[in-house]
Amino acid sequence: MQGGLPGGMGYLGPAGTFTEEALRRLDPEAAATAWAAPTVQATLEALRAGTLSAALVPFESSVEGSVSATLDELIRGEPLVITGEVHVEVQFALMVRPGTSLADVRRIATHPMAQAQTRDWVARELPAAEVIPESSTARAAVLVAAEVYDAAIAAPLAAERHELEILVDGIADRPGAVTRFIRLARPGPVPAPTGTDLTTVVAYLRHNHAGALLDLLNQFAMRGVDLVRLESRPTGEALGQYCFAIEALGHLSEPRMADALTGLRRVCADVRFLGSYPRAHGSPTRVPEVASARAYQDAQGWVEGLSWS
Ligand SMILES: O=C(O)C(=O)Cc1ccccc1
Repeated sequence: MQGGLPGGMGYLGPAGTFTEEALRRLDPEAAATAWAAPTVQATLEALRAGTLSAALVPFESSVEGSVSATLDELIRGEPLVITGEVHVEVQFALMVRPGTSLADVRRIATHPMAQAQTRDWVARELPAAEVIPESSTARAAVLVAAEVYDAAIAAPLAAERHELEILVDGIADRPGAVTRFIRLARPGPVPAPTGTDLTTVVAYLRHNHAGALLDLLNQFAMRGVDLVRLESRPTGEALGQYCFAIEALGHLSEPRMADALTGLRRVCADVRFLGSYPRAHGSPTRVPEVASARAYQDAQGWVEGLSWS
């Protein structure tokens, strides 16, 4: 496989993507030999096939929301689990082949997430330009170097890697946007709890009835588990059929989380566990006293001490 070691790490490439930048922060050693995959799908296919042991892909942005290519792969494909995350404050630059001026820029290539976050700048500064989506920002840079497009919107790192010149830097409509990247693996041992963990699942409701979503949410609320993200996605089976990606503060090893997931499994037609892993940021999760491991242990001891016939 191009570059990269079989059995190693893969990421959304080519060289110079924001994902590469994220991998350098998460695991600099793995980044040095990692495989730069052409698309998110190709990365996850290689992981599922066993060619890679782990993969890093973009998951969501503070401005654009979910990366549906990644979420849908996790919902619909062979099961994979999240084992870690990293947040990167991204910075977009407009880059060209040396010698191209702003007035020459007609066709700009970039990744849809970067397109969404620079839309106002492009409309204001290059109103006649066409923006073409590519599988990554660095792929767009490669295609500029190959003279397919006039310019790319990508990370400054991509200009360095592909010998382009930065015409304008810092072109994001909202500075300070953060992108979240996730490390994926095939299902296996869950990373040990750290006290600052996140658990991700996908839930499929049993049937649509009044309060079905409330039943689902209640499983977490009544066990003192804080939800930080809820996202509906089409199941792909029929119009109007959705599943829910849920992210909650806490780890599978905590009784309140295990209890919430047990309840969730009871009220849902299916639940896919997508992992418990350390959060990139945030303070240790505060657990209400009534939902603490100690409270669970005491209550369980009490029930076990009751006799019945
Ligand atoms: O295309 C890339 O460079 C990626 O890593 C995906 C992406 C695109 C835009 C913002 C953050 C991540």
